[in-house]
Amino acid sequence: MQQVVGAAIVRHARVLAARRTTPPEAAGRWELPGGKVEVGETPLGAIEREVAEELGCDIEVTEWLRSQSVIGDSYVLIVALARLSRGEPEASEHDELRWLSRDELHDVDWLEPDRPFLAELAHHLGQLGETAPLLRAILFDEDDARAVAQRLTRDGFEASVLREPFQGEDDDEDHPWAVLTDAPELVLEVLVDDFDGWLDLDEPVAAPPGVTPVELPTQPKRLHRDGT
Ligand SMILES: Nc1nc2c([nH]c(=O)n2[C@H]2C[C@H](O)[C@@H](COP(=O)(O)OP(=O)(O)OP(=O)(O)O)O2)c(=O)[nH]1
Repeated sequence: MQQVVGAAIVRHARVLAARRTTPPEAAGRWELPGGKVEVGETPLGAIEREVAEELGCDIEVTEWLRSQSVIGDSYVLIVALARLSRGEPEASEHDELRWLSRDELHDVDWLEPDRPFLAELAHHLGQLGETAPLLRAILFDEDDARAVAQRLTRDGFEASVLREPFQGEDDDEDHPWAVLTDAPELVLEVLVDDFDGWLDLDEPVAAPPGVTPVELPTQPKRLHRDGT
């Protein structure tokens, strides 16, 4: 049997699902990005290649899920857990991408062969959700936000930059930048001090990056480490 590899790309305790456009019987249904392992290729090589081709980004595979699933008569699907190592996924062959939390895993119409992986994925996302609450640092400058995110990822944390509209504002001129990360508060506190930003501690982060605008404080809340 020929192998098909799928990538369960996880960020902030959410997994990336992609909606197929072909063939007609699979169009509109959801899968993990990936494809067939070619002759002379390893599953790892194949998944890195397919993700780069389909999403324009690079991944780092952290482990392979234990389940396997048969596709028709001649293929078997295996799935790699992975995280992004370069770039932001952009659909070129799919018509929609979604970052699904553990609770949303069953909200999309997965291709049949993907369903056996959902329990294992849910378990993995659940563990991440418990150990990695997300914090949000707010910065007024894009370069600062990117520098903060870069330092965090260099130190092994997940971090993504997003533009945060203030509620009710149309004009995006003055929107601040947010860095969403699983780094501990102390680490982030030092960084926002360095870059003249602040930590948004009021709201738990429930939304995936870029999907739902969040309400932000109108005044910077500075943290004073000396307790003043
Ligand atoms: N990529 C991917 N394919 C899946 C998944 N689940 C599933 O049943 N499949 C099926 C759909 C296809 O019949 C087959 C993989 O085909 P593909 O079209 O993605 O592979 P490919 O990129 O190598 O395509 P091609 O060059 O052969 O056209 O496996 C999944 O999660 N990801």
